[in-house]
Formats: sequence, structure tokens, C-alpha cells
Amino acid sequence: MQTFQTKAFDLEQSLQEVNERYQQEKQKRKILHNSLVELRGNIRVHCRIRPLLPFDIASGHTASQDRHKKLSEEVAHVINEETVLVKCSRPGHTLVSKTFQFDRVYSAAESQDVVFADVAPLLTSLLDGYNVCIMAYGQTGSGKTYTMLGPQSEDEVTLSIKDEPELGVIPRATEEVFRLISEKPPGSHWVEVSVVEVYNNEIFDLLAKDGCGTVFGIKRDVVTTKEGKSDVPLLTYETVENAVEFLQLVDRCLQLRVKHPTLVHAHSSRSHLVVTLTITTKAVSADSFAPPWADEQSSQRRSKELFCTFPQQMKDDKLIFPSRASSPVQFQSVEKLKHIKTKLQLVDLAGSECVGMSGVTGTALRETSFINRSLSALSDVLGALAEQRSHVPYRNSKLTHLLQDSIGGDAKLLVMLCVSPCQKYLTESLQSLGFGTRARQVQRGQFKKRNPPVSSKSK
Ligand SMILES: Nc1ncnc2c1ncn2[C@@H]1O[C@H](COP(=O)(O)OP(=O)(O)OP(=O)(O)O)[C@@H](O)[C@H]1O
Repeated sequence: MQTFQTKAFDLEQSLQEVNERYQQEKQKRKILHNSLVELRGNIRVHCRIRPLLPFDIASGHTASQDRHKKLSEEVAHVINEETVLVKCSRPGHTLVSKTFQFDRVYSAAESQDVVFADVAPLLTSLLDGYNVCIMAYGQTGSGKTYTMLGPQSEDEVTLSIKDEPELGVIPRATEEVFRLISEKPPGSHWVEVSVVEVYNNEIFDLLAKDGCGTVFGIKRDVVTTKEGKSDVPLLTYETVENAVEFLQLVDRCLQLRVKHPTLVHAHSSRSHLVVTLTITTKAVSADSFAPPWADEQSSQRRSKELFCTFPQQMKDDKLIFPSRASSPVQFQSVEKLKHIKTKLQLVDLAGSECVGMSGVTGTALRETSFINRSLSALSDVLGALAEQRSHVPYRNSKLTHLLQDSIGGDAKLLVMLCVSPCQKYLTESLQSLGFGTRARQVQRGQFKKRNPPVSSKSK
């Protein structure tokens, strides 16, 4: 008995050691994988399987009990932190299991906290001088808005800091950005926000106001600048000084976002939402060279708005330089000040949709057609990038044209794939997983870092 007990004890100890070693190796592997992603300029893809929800089970048609049960069976399963397994059973076909690998896979039980924990390091990169884009992709009702914003109430769209455990990536990311900024010297960073929706292949500026200060979506266009970057002339930017101000602003815009009930999802978003935070870092330069990306959007800012909203230190700068409208290059060459801009783009795409299932007609059908076309344009762009084709068809859709710099440029791009777990949406889920797999194949070269601010030693 004693011999067995000693053996059991030894075995337990060695198991514990193996476990510890496994965790260490896993951590090392993760670090190496991240370095490889950085070197290749890969698009990171995380996949989130949402829980089975009452509307997955509720009957939308007169299917028999058995068929109904089958349709709401879970077919997408999380195997481990990097693997999804989908059991594909189609009438008349044998059961086939397909596996998909991603940089991170979340099961239905994993909280908004866990999802955000993997996003947070990208925000440190943002303040280190990299552009970052986080984009939710998936079928209608698969959890994109939940992941990006948080749960939406039945009759109104509200974002509140009070719902903290349920908050999605957008409010959490903003809080984190402001937390990181608070560790920097006061007045050295400031944040401007723009919010647009792409609806029926048109871009709407959701922060634009009329003469009476009422907010409404004004149509804007997207153009390619001389430097080959995409730009939206006359887009409204508002300066925000904390996460609460930001949430109020985005809340206002969400009221304007087009929604439409479908058979699949009662609160289906009918547009792609793009929230952009532009972080300007003030830094003293050793030389008077102004990089092309510095202040590239300055001309679009209304000088009055800038003077009213900038931190005191910036207003003092204005006193040194009589004209805020003078070109940024002039401005910088005299004082040797550099303004480094980095962009955080947060995108909640509209969901791909099978018309037969969503049962849409009329206006909603037209919307679906635009949504599906723009998502297919996005897929074509990724295909062209993955195959390193000389021509990438960004301009085939306003969505891809708008996001051109994030998708094909030097931004760190994270695609958050959202997947419904049940049999009913098998085709759409396979399509989304295929999209994610394709995105992972894109290699864009090493990410470009904007010049580090002099104040970075205070990090
Ligand atoms: N991980 C999750 N945990 C709990 N509920 C979730 C989760 N993901 C999604 N849901 C719920 O599922 C429903 C659909 O989610 P959501 O609105 O995010 O879908 P969507 O992909 O944005 O759809 P659409 O493209 O049609 O706008 C919502 O009621 C949401 O609260």
C-alpha cells in the first residue's frame, strides 16, 4: 500500500511538472507565433462561437419536430484555444468533420472580458505608433454587435459604462486607450473620433450636424489621396477627452444606424459601422523633417473646433504660431514639433445573409443585396492580397475603399470572426470560417511604426 502511495505521489508530481512545462512551452509558442505574425504582417483572426440562443430554437416555419430539433443542434465546437471543429451533416451525405485553425478561438462560455484581454495588447501598439484595426465579421445574428459594442436593449440602442461586464470591444478599447494616455505627460496626446456607416454602398457621416446642431447622417465620398491612401473629405471629427464622452458620442450615432428585423435576427444591423479614433501625439523632433503621414488630415479639421477643444498646451502652441491654418510642415519646421497620428479603426460589419432564411423583401431585400455584395468585395480583396496579385480591387465597393489602408496597408488588423453554433446556419458558418482562413493567408510585410514620440521614455 505504501509503495503504491509513494508511486501515486511521484506520478502526481511528475504530472504537475509536465503540466507546468506545457504551460511554459505554450506561452513561448504564443510569443513566437506573435513575432511571426508581426514579421509577415499577417492578419490576425480570432473566432468566437456564440451560445445557442432561444431564437435559434424558436420555429420560424412549420418544420416537423424532428427536423426542428436537428436544425437547432450545435455543429460548431471549440476543440482548443486555436481550433474549431464543424460537423457537416447534409441530407443524403455522410457526416464530414472539418477543422479550422485561428490565432485564438473562444467558446460560448468565454466572457467579454476574456475576448478583450486578447485585444488589449494591440492598443499598447497603437500608442507605440502603429495603426490598428479591429473588425467583426460573420453571418447575421452571429454576435458581431454583441462582441464589438455589447448587448443591445430591445427598443433602444444604449451604451453605458454601468453594464461593464457586458461591454464589448469598442467601449473597452476606448477606456484602455484613455488609460494608456493618462500614463503619458499631460497634453501630449489627444483623441478625435469619427463615426461613419456604409449603407447601401454609400458612406454616411454620423457625426455631421446641420445648422441647428442636430445630428444626422450626411452622405460623404471616399477618395484616394496622392499618397495612395483612402480619405473621406469633409468628414466630421470630434475631440473626446474621456471614455464617457466617447460613449455618449457613439450612442448618439447608434440611434441613427439603420436596423431592420429579419426572420433570423430581430435587431439586424443593415449597415457597416466604422468608428475611428485618431490619436495625435505631440513630440519634439530632432530634425525638421515632417513624415508624409504626420498631420495628413489636418486640412480637414475646422480650425475653430480645434481651438475650442484642444488641450491648453496646444492652445499655447497656437499663440506661438499665429495661424493654425498654416501648413503642418511649416508649423513643424519652426518649432521642430512633430504630430504623429495613429488610427484605431473599430468596425462592426453588417452580417452576411441568406435571403431564403431571413425572409426579407422590399427595402430590406435591397439592403441585403448591398450587404452581401460589399462582403463579397471584401473577400475578393483578401483573395487578391493573399495571392499577391498586382491589382487589388479595393474600389469595387465603398466598404473596401474606405478600409483600404487597414486591410492592405500597414495597420495591425484583427478580424473577429463571429459564428452561430447551430446546424441551421451551417452554410453561413462555413462561409465565415472560410473567410477567416483566407484572411490568415494574407502576408502584408512588416508593420510600419510611426516615429516614436520623444516622450515614450515615460511609458
Ligand atoms: N457571446 C454571446 N453571449 C450571449 N449573447 C450573445 C452572444 N453573442 C450574441 N448574443 C446575442 O445574440 C443576438 C444577436 O447578436 P448580435 O446582435 O451581436 O448579432 P449580429 O451579428 O450583430 O447581427 P446583425 O449582423 O444582423 O446585426 C443578440 O441578442 C445578442 O445579445
